[in-house]
Amino acid sequence: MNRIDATFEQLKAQGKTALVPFLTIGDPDIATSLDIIEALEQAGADMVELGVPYSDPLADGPVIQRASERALKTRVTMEEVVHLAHDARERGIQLPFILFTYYNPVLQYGLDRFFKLVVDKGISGLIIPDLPIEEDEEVRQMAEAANIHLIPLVAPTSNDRVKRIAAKARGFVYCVSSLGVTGVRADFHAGIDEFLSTVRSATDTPIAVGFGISSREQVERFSKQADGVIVGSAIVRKIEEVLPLLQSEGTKQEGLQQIREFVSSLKA
Ligand SMILES: O=P(O)(O)OC[C@@H](O)[C@@H](O)c1c[nH]c2ccccc12
Repeated sequence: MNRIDATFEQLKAQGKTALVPFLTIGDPDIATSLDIIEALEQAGADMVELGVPYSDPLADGPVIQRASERALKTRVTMEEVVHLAHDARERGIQLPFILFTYYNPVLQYGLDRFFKLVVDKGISGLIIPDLPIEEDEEVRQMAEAANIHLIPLVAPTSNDRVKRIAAKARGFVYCVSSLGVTGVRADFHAGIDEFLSTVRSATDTPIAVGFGISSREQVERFSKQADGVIVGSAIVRKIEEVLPLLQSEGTKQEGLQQIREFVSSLKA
């Protein structure tokens, strides 16, 4: 069984909602990213999106754009991100890993070569935000052959497409809470509740909400309608805040502790 499915089943039996952080891998370096992933698990994360840094993150707000720039300075490659997942599994981290990459780096790497790279590395899910459903059949088949769920995104504007996207979804349906780019928000798309009900009625696959979520109140709000909540920018911003602590041996643990405290404050 795929770890994502097992995790949602477990949480559902406990009446809990999955907390799914996103982080940009290699920010500030690969070794620290591994420590942060461990801290996320200790703080109660249920799965994690491993962001492959990209030079043209069109759907990202300033926080994640800055994180990508910092990571690209250390020239993080797709291979290093995938090997990090494998190393994290070796270190005993149990979280389901969701590889998060824009489509271009996958195409540059080559589809066949990419799926040969990611298979059997402990990766359970794949999110490619700019791969439209109209073009995703080949990627979906190659992912399923590698026992990796291709997780689709649906936005509040996707209305008639929601049913088609949700019907083929594996792992979970990523429901985008607002239009625009990633980043902490005070409020969400006006019709978000109806939108989530529409997605819910279109599939038995779990649904998770992301974009703009940064507080326990917002997590609780979405826990009523979704099986998971995704938090990226708020966590990446916390990583950015504690970078000076993370980057010197003597204060690294203090930096990791501050990340743990922020993430556990989100757990409803
Ligand atoms: O950062 P936010 O507002 O918490 O949203 C999650 C988001 O970071 C993560 O899922 C993500 C990072 N980059 C993306 C690009 C498109 C869609 C989603 C993403």
